[in-house]
Amino acid sequence: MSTEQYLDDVFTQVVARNGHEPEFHQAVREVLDSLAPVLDRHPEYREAAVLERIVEPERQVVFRVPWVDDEGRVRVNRGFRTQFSSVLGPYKGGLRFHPSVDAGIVKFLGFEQIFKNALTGLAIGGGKGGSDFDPHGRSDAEVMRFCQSFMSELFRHVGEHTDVPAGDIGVGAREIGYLYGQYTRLTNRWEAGVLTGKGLAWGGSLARTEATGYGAVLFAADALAYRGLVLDGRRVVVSGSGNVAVHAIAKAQQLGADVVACSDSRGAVLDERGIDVDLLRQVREVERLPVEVYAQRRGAHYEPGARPWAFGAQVALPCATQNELDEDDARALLDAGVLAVVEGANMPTTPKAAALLTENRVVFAPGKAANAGGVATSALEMQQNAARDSWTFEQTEARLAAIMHDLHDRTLETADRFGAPGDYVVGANIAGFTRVADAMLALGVI
Ligand SMILES: NC(=O)C1=CN([C@@H]2O[C@H](COP(=O)(O)OP(=O)(O)OC[C@H]3O[C@@H](n4cnc5c(N)ncnc54)[C@H](O)[C@@H]3O)[C@@H](O)[C@H]2O)C=CC1
Ligand SMILES: O=C(O)CCC(=O)C(=O)O
Repeated sequence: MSTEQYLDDVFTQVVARNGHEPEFHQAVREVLDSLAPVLDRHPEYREAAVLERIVEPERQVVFRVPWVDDEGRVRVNRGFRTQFSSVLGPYKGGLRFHPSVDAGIVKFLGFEQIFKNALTGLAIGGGKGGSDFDPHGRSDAEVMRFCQSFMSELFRHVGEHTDVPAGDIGVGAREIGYLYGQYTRLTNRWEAGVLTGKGLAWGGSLARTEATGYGAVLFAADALAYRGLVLDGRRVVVSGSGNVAVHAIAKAQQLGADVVACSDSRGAVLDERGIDVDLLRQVREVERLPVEVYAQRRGAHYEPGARPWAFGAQVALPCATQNELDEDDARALLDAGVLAVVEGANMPTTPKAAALLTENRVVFAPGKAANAGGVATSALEMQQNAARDSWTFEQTEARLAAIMHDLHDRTLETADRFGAPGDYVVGANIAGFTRVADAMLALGVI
């Protein structure tokens, strides 16, 4: 069977075994599409059924999460943890609390996480979890009761040497605090390394909050530099206004870019004077209000139901959610002369949009490479916890920058070596895959 037929066969099996999980199919297809040259060069991967094994999670846990709302009503949500691959280290990846979360979403995120974590060069396996619980509009007490119930099951499956969750959409410092509190209560252990993204007073790392957004912008700067371009003075639009978006905006501004847009699930803001990060954080993080309120207070333009891509940009940073930049959005960006699309979110660009951008020679950096700074800094948090140490902001940021530069260069070098110069998708997929595949060969059939 030819390599292409074999890859199609693996994909057909994935679809047959994981029906109704379109995001997982999409994530698998994107990786498989890069792998023909590496399988041709390394027949041992196919002989050891590395691909057939890698698309199957090592373990999936689905559980009931009952909790009581402020009116005394019993609510029931569903919890998930997908432990995908532990050949490089303990399972590592965030928890997402959002009504759209289901087994397929968690599986796509966990699958991406395997290769992303491998790309960091650190000792972390891949996993992801979450719940269809929606924290929006819930009181702190309700969020606490939900998190306590969620951890009352999850604690059996995690641990500093087993599986180390962190935040993602809908899970920030508040939720990690409640989850960690319940973990210490149930286990009677101070085991800070079981979760990352913790508060600074109780085992967190400086620069972890900033790391994903900062890392994505450092990647963008390196990718532009590779083409002889700079970020300084560029018009940038960002989607989202959460953890990743806010810190991407701040770092892009530090590097001299004009960031003029951000958004949330209800609409987009165009602020030609440049996004005021302090105001945005006040509105979104402190008051937990929509971006429309930012626009009102700032006197900026707000478009309900819109995404920011139509505002035009030289650099676009999707930092909200999956499949939020489609073919029409890509066309609008091309018309406006976009130079680079760098993914702060996980799989925010649809396959057709990514293909269109690449055909038009736009720099396209996939999330598994560009947003790896977050999980890499989580691994640095684990290192600090293991040593009962805490590093300065500058020390941690310098490690993050070194990891991102190295990741950027290795991705490019791999793409080059496999006949796809400048293609970050091919480079990231092959470099991530080969590190995991080599470990799988060494560890035997497990
Ligand atoms: N927090 C982290 O360290 C990392 C996060 N990511 C990814 O980055 C993205 C954003 O995550 P965070 O900033 O942590 O979450 P967050 O909860 O802090 O912010 C999410 C943002 O996305 C917006 N959003 C959510 N669903 C949307 C929709 N359907 N349409 C438009 N906007 C929507 C929200 O309004 C919010 O502004 C996600 O794709 C996540 O998987 C990737 C790597 C690490
Ligand atoms: O910091 C972590 O462990 C997870 C970050 C994450 O969820 C991601 O990289 O998508």
